[in-house]
Amino acid sequence: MAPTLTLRRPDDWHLHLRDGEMLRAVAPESARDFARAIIMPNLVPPVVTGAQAEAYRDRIRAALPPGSGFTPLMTLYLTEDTDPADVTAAHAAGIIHAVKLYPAGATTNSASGVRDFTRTRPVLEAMAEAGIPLCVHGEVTDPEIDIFDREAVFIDRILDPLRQATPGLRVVMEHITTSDAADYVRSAPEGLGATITTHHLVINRNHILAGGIRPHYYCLPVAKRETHRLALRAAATSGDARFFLGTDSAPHPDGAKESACGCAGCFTAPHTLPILAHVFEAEDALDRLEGFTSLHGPAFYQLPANEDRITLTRADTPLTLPEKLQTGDGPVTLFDPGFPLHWQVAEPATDKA
Ligand SMILES: NC(=O)N[C@@H](CC(=O)O)C(=O)O
Ligand SMILES: [Zn+2]
Ligand SMILES: [Zn+2]
Repeated sequence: MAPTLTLRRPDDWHLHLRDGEMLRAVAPESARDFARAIIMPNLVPPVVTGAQAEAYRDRIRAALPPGSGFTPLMTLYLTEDTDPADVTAAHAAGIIHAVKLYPAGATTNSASGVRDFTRTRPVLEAMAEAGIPLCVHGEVTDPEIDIFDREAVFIDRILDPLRQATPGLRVVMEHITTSDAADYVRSAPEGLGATITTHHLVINRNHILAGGIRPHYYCLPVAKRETHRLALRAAATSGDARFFLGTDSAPHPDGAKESACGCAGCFTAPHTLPILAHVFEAEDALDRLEGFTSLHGPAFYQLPANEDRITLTRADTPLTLPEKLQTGDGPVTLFDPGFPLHWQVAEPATDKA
């Protein structure tokens, strides 16, 4: 009998679904294995009001396969002009589940993000009061700071002061890439969690730059040196409920990545679970995969864990995946983990309790 692993259906606590043709192509890729996802609001223009989040949610629902039980959990893009009353009303109405902070210029489509953090105080205070989590892209944008240091500097300069100034605000450090971030999350007894992506458990910065420049491994925050990758693997497989899966699956058409100035983002939604099963097996931690993919995230977001299950099986013959997903905006290359995928999801998502 092939080894199998049954998990509560996973959720993705950090996902880019885009819009239009790209949305139609990638939404089914997440809906196949995941029950819910926190949907990033960095569209062009960004999703900044409750009404825009509701309209975007409806476009996502329309892009799902018939009968899909996938639930998009919407977020708002925090700007210096965000109205606290709109945020709390959208949250109370069940339209949004979090607010996303992008330092202006830190990443893809972040031009409308925050420059002057003092201007966000009223919103952050309203969020703390209402229990609305703040999701943070944790990188400083100061050009003086080396790109490999931007996450660690963000913690000291921005995140820790922001948290001290707003007691009770629940914060998710998104897509952490350093041991500094993992240590910082561990230093907080409550109210602080972190998502870890699929790709940051697999690649370090050599994968991007050694032996040729590989644009499909370029994402933000950029992968760091090997010691940091090992720290992320230790955090993800530790069983510590402060760490949970956010794939940060971030599709860009190949033409936008294979360019003199390529976009940041790795596309991992279609095969995240086979990759994670490989990683957790290699760390002798398959028994902790369910916590990472299916239990710790709902606990942080104060939502019930999914009731239905998925089963992974380990086959001798590796999974064959298309190299690219064809979309109406052009092909999108899937993240190549660099090892054969023996684990695969056995049951298609049919009934979601
Ligand atoms: N992670 C990335 O490299 N890219 C994301 C933006 C983000 O999550 O920072 C994108 O929207 O393409
Ligand atoms: Zn980000
Ligand atoms: Zn992202």
